Amino acid sequence: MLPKINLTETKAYTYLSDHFEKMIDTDLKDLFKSDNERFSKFSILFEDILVDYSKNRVDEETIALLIQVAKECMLNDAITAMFSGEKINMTEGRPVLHIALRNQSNTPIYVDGKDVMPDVNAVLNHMQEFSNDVISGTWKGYTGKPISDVVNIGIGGSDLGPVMVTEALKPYKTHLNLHFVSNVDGTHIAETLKTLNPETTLFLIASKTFTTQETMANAHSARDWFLAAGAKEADIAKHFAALSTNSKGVSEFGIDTKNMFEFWDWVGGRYSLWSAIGLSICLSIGFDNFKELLAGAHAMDNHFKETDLEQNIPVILALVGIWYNDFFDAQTQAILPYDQYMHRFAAYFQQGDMESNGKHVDRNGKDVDYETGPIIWGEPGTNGQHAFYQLIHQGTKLIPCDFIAPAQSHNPLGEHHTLLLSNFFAQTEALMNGKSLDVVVDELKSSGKTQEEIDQIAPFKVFEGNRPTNSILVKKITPRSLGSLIAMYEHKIFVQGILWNIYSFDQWGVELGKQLAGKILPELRNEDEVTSHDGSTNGLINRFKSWR
Ligand SMILES: O=P(O)(O)OC[C@H]1O[C@H](O)[C@H](O)[C@@H](O)[C@@H]1O
Repeated sequence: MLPKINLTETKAYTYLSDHFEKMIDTDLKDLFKSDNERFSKFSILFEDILVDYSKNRVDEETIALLIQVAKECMLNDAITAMFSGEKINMTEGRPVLHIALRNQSNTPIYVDGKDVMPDVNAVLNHMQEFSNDVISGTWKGYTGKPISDVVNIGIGGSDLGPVMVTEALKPYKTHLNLHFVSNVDGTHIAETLKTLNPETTLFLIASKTFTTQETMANAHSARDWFLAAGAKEADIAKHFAALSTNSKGVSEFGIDTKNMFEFWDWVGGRYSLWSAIGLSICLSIGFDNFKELLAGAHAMDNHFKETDLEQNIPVILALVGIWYNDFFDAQTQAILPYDQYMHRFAAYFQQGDMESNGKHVDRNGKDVDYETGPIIWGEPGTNGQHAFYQLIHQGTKLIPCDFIAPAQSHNPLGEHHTLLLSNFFAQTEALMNGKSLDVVVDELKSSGKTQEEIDQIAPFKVFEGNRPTNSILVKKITPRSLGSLIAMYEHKIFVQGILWNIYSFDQWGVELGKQLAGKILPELRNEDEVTSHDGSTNGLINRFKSWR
C-alpha cells in the first residue's frame, strides 16, 4: 500500500511556504557569489553522468525542507513498496515492476508469492536467440532470403520507447533497417510499405493489450499486404512476431504463439521498453547492447533504492521540479538534449511524465488543491535555440529546463561538437545571468548609438535572467548511460507522483476519447445525417460526410 499523504499537509510544506517568500526574490547570481562551493554542493556524479542542479533557485534550506516533505510523505516506504512488488497501481490492482525487467542481479521479486525473475529471464533468452538469428541471417523469410527490414507496429508505450532508443543508439546499429508505424492514419503504413520487400520484411506487432485500434488496423493492413504479394497463411510465422501480454489475442490474429514474446500486466505501457516491447531495440543494436541498456537502468535503480535522499539523483530532480511546479507556478518543464540522436527523448517523456502524473484526483479519491504533473516538451539543441528559446529567455513564463549533453560525440567531425557544447554551456549561463539594462546601454553606446536611440531600444534587449536549469552532462551516450538516464527520469516521475499523492501508473484519462470514437465510428460508416451529438460535433461530422 502506498502512503496517502498530500505534500501540502506536511509540516515541512508550511515551513517551505515561508521559505519560498524569502527565495522568490533571490537571484541565482547572488547564490553563486555567496558560496564558492555551490557547484560541488549542488551536483551529483553517478558513473558517467554528472547532474548539476546548482543553477536552480534553491539553497541548502530549500533542499532540506523539500527532503523533509518527502520524508513526511513516506517516500522511502513507497520506494520499498514498488521494488518489493506491492500492488501500488491500486486502480488496476497491479504491481509496478519495470525494475524487475532489468534486475540484472537476479534477486527474486515476488508477485502473489511467485518469483517473476525466471519468467523475465526466459523471455530475455527468447529475445536473445531470436534477435541473434535474425541479425545473423539464420532466420529466413518465406522465399529463403534473410531479413533486411523490421517494422515495429505499435503506438504509445509500444512505439515511443523503441523509437527513442533506436534513434538515440543509432551508432550501435546492426545492418537491419528499422521502421516504426504507429498512426492509424493509413499514410503511415502506406508510406512505410512502399519501400519494402515482403520476402525480407519482419513485422513486430507490439501491443500490451493486443486490442489497440491503431495497432490492430495497421497489423491487419500489413498482413493483407504480405499475403497480397503471394505469400501463404503458413508463411506468416516467418514474418510476424507479437510482443504482448495477450496470448489469446495474438493467436486469434494468426500469429503462432511460438513467435510471441510475452510480458506481464505489471509492466506499464510507458515503462515497457525494457520488456519484450524492446525486441525492435535488440534487432536494431544487438542483444548485448540491449543488455547494457538494461544494466545501466539497473545501476540507476540501485542508486535510487539505496542512496540517501540528499544524494539521490531522481529524488533531487523530482523535488526541484516540485519546487517550481507548486511554488513558482511553473506550468511546463523543457527537456533539451544537445544530441541529435536523442531527438525523440522529450517526446518519449511526454508520455512517460504526462500520462503518469497528469491526474487531479489524489490517492484518497479527492480532488487535489495543488498543481500536479507539468507539461513536458522540448527539442534538441541547437535547433530549439533558433525557434522557441526566445520565450524561455524573455517571455513571461518561468520554464525550468533540463539541458542534456554528451561530452564525447559519436561523430567527431571537425569542430562540430565543440560548437555544440559551447552553446550548451552558454545557454544555461545566459538564462541564469541575463543581461542588465546597464550592460545593454554600455553595449549600445559603444556601438555608436545616440542617447535617443538607446532609450528607445534598450528595454527590448534586457534579459532578466534568474531562469533555472539543470545540466546533465554525460561522458558519452552509450547503451549503459542511456539506460541510466531513462531510469533516472522514470524514478523522478515516481517520486513526484508519491508527493502529489496521485496514482502514477494508471491512465484512465485516455479512455473517454477512445469510447466516443467507438460510438462515432458506426455513424461514419453510412451516409445518414447525424443528429445525436451537440451542434458542433453534428455539424462537423455532416460536413465531413458531404466532403469525403
Ligand atoms: O500496448 P498497447 O496495449 O497497444 O497500448 C498502447 C498505448 O495505448 C493506450 O491508450 C495507453 O494510453 C498507453 O499507455 C499505451 O502505451
